[in-house]
Amino acid sequence: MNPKQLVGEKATEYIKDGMIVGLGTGSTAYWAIMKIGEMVKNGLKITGVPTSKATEKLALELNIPLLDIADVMHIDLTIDGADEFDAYKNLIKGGGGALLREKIVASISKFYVIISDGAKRCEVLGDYAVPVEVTPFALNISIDQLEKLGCEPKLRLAEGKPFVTDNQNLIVDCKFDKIENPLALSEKMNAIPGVVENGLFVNMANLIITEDGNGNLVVIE
Ligand SMILES: O=C[C@H](O)[C@H](O)[C@H](O)COP(=O)(O)O
Repeated sequence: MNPKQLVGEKATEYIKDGMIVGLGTGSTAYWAIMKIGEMVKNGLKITGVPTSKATEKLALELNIPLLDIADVMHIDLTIDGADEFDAYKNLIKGGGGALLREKIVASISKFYVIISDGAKRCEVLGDYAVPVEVTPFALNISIDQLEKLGCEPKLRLAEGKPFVTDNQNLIVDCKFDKIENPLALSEKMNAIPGVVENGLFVNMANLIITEDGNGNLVVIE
């Protein structure tokens, strides 16, 4: 079994009948959602809350009943991927541009499970550029201010044009060296007018389900 499928399917074991379940975005969350679709087909009663339009589309194809994020105040369990994580469950997310909805969903989740192949594990965050969602109006100001925090900011492009998020914003990928204090950096980035949210997820994950590269699951609690 491929590592993403292994961790994705394992996470679905935490789902119980009647739960409201946050559905993450990306190629790892895909496997959890596929499994949830199968479980729903076999009688599981849950309601999903998608973290992106892409996930919403997939969940609808699988007949998973959905609630709009605007109508939810509380989520029992969310399963989502990550782009980088450390032993303290600090994360970088947003490689697929879904970080804003993902962070909102995570913030109201009672239990937040991250699924990731072992290759994304690091000692200290920073190999992956931190995605930052910015309002188009303040793009240049945001880039300038982000650079002053010590990173190399780059506007994300897709097919030669600025990548536009589900919320009609833009993404600036900020490459730092080692991020020794992700909480402080996250606060500094979000204090910049024009920054909507950043991809550092600190003190949010309850559990990381990963693997050792040889097909064995590893759980970080
Ligand atoms: O915006 C995208 C999300 O944060 C994803 O969960 C993250 O990029 C990991 O995606 P993948 O599982 O495809 O590596």
